[in-house]
Amino acid sequence: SSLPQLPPDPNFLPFLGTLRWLRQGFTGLNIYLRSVHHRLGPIISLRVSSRPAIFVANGSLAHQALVLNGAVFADRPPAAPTSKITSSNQHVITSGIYGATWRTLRRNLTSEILQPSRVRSYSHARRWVLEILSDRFRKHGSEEPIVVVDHFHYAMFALLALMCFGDKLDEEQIKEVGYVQRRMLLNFSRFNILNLFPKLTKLIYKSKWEEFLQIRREQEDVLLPLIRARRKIVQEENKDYVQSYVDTLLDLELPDEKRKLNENEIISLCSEFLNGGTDTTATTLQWIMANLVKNPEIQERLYQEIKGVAGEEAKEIEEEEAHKMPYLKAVVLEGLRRHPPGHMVLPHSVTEDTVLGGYKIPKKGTVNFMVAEIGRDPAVWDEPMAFKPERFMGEESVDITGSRGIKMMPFGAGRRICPGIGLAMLHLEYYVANMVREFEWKEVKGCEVDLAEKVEFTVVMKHPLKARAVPR
Ligand code: HEM
Repeated sequence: SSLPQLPPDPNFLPFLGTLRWLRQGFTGLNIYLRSVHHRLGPIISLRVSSRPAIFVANGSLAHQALVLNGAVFADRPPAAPTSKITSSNQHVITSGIYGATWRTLRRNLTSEILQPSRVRSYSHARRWVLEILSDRFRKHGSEEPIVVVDHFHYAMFALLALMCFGDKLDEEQIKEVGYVQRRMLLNFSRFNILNLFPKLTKLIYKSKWEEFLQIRREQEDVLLPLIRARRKIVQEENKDYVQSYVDTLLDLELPDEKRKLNENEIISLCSEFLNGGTDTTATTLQWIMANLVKNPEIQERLYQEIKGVAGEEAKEIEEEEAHKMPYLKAVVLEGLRRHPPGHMVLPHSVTEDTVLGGYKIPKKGTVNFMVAEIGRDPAVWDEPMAFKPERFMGEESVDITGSRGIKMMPFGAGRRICPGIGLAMLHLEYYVANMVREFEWKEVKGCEVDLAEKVEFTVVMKHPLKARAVPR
């Protein structure tokens, strides 16, 4: 028998395909890939550079790769030139090579910051941010349309910034951190061109390179003083404070290099923490609220559940109460299925040549898993494009970590699964519940909800939701 071949490639002349989607940008790439999958099946490859890029659009194949053959698929490709700088040479979790350094950094985040009792110690921050949100919405009055996503961005930045730098930040500092982080994020795809034939583009796009480095420097200027201030607090006060992410990084030792992290690496890790949990969650909140505005009967059923659990007079839904609300959970899951903020997980790479779905996956290949396609697969989901939380109300619950099988994977699956999954679910449930408890969200005449998508950093609403918040 012959050795397995690479997955089918739609392009007779591979380079032409690459040029086509470079011209169309990320939105174009998504549409192009979807059409290729329809023609050639759930696993395809594109020759982009010397490394073939493989795309997997099927939950069962994703499960075989990421869960059943997890160790082999847990690596990341080498960082492109711009990410080399933002990741301090892959000394962060998201782009870390599968090995001891990545494991140390990831374990530090999950066991020091994202474990349940530490997450509980930040509940005052969530309540504070909820008050800020409600104040802002109430100030608008029930007639004036609110562009909700701007407020969600601020709210999520505030939460993550407090967890990152400690709970003594004020609103001005939070705004400043939000500004430098968002500037990097929104320019991310513009700078991508610098990663194509880097030696050449560094010359041709000299000013773009300088602009990129300038944005990184501004980020350093804002984050470094916060990191140094924290070092002082840890050294001086020693007990009377809630531990922050930066605190855990100050003492951490890299296992291979046997040294502590330098300041540049700490900046990259903080930046990763802030970005990982803000844009993703704010985007998802917006999609969920859009569907609640578009479907008042779903919003009403949710409100009835909230009232039933918390009581008519409750002023705030406590975090623990959210666990007693199965319909709330179903609404959030349906939001993540129908509108995953990332249409693909971060690129994976394999540690050795391997086989998937009968095709060869070469060691230097990049493997991309198509989250949106998987969650909208008509062979798995009935009416996949409809927003129906009821589908999650049956006896058989969907396992969102995918360990027993993958029907949707908004957080990825396997060894690289999003470590923030618990925190993200908490934020989504807590804010959706409280916003629906306090206000009835209504469509604005002339600005009807439009579910069209646009690729920004995440996949966002092309026409951001504008809605009225009528106090209940
Ligand atoms: C709705 C919210 C979120 C979604 C949909 C989401 C989704 C994802 C996805 C798809 C991945 C890539 C998985 C892979 O490559 O296989 C990922 C990785 C990651 N996420 Fe999240 N995420 C969310 C919130 C968060 C939060 C709140 C944090 C941190 C506080 C976080 C931190 C990370 C980190 C550090 C990684 C890299 C993991 C690794 O490479 O080992 N995310 N996330």
